[in-house]
Amino acid sequence: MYDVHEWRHVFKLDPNKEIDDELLERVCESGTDAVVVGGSDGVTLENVLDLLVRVRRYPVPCVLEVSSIEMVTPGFDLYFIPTVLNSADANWITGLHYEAMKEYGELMNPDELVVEGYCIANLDSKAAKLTGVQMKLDVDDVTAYARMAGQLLKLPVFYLEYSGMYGDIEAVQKAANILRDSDTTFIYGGGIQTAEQAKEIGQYADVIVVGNAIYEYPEESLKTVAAVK
Ligand SMILES: CC(C)=CCC/C(C)=C/CC/C(C)=C/CC/C(C)=C/CC/C(C)=C/CC/C(C)=C/CC/C(C)=C/COP(=O)(O)OP(=O)(O)O
Ligand SMILES: O=P(O)(O)OC[C@@H](O)CO
Ligand SMILES: [Mg+2]
Repeated sequence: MYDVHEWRHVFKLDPNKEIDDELLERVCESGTDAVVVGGSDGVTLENVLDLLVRVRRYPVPCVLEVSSIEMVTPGFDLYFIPTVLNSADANWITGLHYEAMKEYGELMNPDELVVEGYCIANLDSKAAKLTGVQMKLDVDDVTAYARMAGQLLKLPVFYLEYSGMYGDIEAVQKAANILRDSDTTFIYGGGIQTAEQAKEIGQYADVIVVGNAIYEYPEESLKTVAAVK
C-alpha cells in the first residue's frame, strides 16, 4: 500500500543507528504501514543503502525521507521531501530543494515524491538545531502552521515534529481539527514509546511515527502498531 493517505503507523529507522537482523525483521513484519529511512545527522549513502537492502527482504513499503541530497538513491518506493515551514533559514524551506531541482530534476519521478510540510515544535531536537528553528511555538502557532499546510499550500502532508519529546496533546488535537476536512494527511512524530501514547496521539493524527523507541524500548515500541490499527 503506497498511499500515505491510507496509513496509520510508520516506523522511522535511523541509518546512523545499529539495528540487528532479528529486531529489523520484527519491525518490518509488525503490520506497520511503512518503514521510513531517515535521520538528521550521520546519514550517508552507505548507511542508507545498507538499510534499504535489509528492509527490502520484506514486503513492507520502504520510504526514504530526504535530509541531504547525498543520501538519495533509487530503489525506494517513495521519497518524502521535508520543507520546514517554521525554519528561519530559507535553505530548509525551498533553498536545498531548488538546488536539487536544478541538479537532479530530470531524474525525478514526481509520482514517487511526497512533500511534507514540517512544523518542528521541539527546540532541543537535532532537527530544530539543524534547520535553524528557534521560536517556541504555542498552540495557536501550531494551528497556524497546520492551516498553512492544509488550507493555503494544500500540501499532501503536514508533519508535526516533536522528535525526541512527547508532544502537546492540545496542539495535536487542534491541528487535527484544522486538517480534518482537507486532503492533507496529518503525521505526528515525537516521543511515542508506549501503546498508550500511540493510542492517545492516534485519536487525532492520521499517522503516527515511532522512531527512537525502536532502539530504546523495542518490545513496547512494537505494541504501538496494534494500538492505532
Ligand atoms: C530516485 C532518484 C535517484 C531520484 C533523483 C531525484 C531527486 C534527487 C529527488 C529529490 C529532490 C528533492 C527536492 C530533494 C530535496 C533536497 C533536500 C536536501 C531538502 C531538504 C530537506 C530538509 C528540509 C531537511 C531538514 C531536516 C529534517 C526535517 C529531517 C527530517 C527529520 C528527522 C529525520 C528527524 C529525526 O532526526 P534524528 O536523527 O532521528 O534525531 P535524534 O537523534 O534526536 O533522534
Ligand atoms: O524518534 P521519535 O522521538 O520517536 O520521533 C520520530 C520522528 O518524528 C523523528 O523524525
Ligand atoms: Mg531519532
